[in-house]
Amino acid sequence: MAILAGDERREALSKLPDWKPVDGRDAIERSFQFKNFSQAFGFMTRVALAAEKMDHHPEWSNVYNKVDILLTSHDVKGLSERDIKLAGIIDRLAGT
Ligand SMILES: C[C@H](O)[C@H](O)[C@H]1CNC2=NC(N)=NC(=O)C2=N1
Repeated sequence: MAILAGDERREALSKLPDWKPVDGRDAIERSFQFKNFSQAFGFMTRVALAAEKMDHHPEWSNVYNKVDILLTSHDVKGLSERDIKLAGIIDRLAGT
């Protein structure tokens, strides 16, 4: 899988308006806030299962009801189709 570039990249990111570029890294990130820890961790559990299924994993952190997620492809050292796919799955799992 190669790094996403050019029109393909712009097209893909246009469908992920809540994901923002990351300073200093070829990556995208999004923050989520839930009602409580239980909701946040349930979301993380569902994302973890989806990530494991596609063998593509987020860089993420959780503080109580907040989850911050960064997506990049370590093997190609940049943003790839896998990150776009996982971002779409994450948005659906978050109900957004
Ligand atoms: C061995 C395993 O398949 C690889 O390390 C996978 C695991 N999950 C991954 N996740 C991400 N974000 N990038 C990778 O390159 C990657 N590689």
